[in-house]
Amino acid sequence: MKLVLVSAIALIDVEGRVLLAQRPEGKSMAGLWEFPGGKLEAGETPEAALVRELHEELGIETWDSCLAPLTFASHSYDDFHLMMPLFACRKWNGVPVPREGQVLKWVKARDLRDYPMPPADIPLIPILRDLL
Ligand SMILES: Nc1nc2c([nH]c(=O)n2[C@@H]2O[C@H](COP(=O)(O)OP(=O)(O)OP(=O)(O)O)[C@@H](O)[C@H]2O)c(=O)[nH]1
Repeated sequence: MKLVLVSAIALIDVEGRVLLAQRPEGKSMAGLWEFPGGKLEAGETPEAALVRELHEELGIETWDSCLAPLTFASHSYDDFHLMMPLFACRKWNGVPVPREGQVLKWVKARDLRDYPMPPADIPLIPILRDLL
């Protein structure tokens, strides 16, 4: 099966909340809540992809040195296998704004299970709850 590499971020604010983005109508898995991020472009590192995506999707600036490896998702969808490293980030410049039609929400760790997420993300929730 095709292996797809996606880099994702748990942005954590001073109150220990995590930023989730709701997938817009018209996309696969519309309405589900996910971690910001996306597919790597050719030649990109996972860290560089996140720095780029955070700027494109949320209008914030961060740096490789502010991205800490946290865990990963490995999940088979019908048409591809997703391999998704999840980084944690507590330091960035700017205020996240939805630049691509997403709805953004800062969510407390204990409330994460109230936000329906893609199946690949489900095993990540207890890891975040332990971290926060
Ligand atoms: N950013 C992100 N993607 C996720 C998460 N969980 C998960 O299964 N994915 C999947 O990883 C892929 C990310 O692709 P992308 O962000 O670059 O592009 P996209 O949503 O437009 O992709 P698509 O429309 O081709 O599905 C999607 O298939 C998405 O469903 C997550 O928490 N964050």
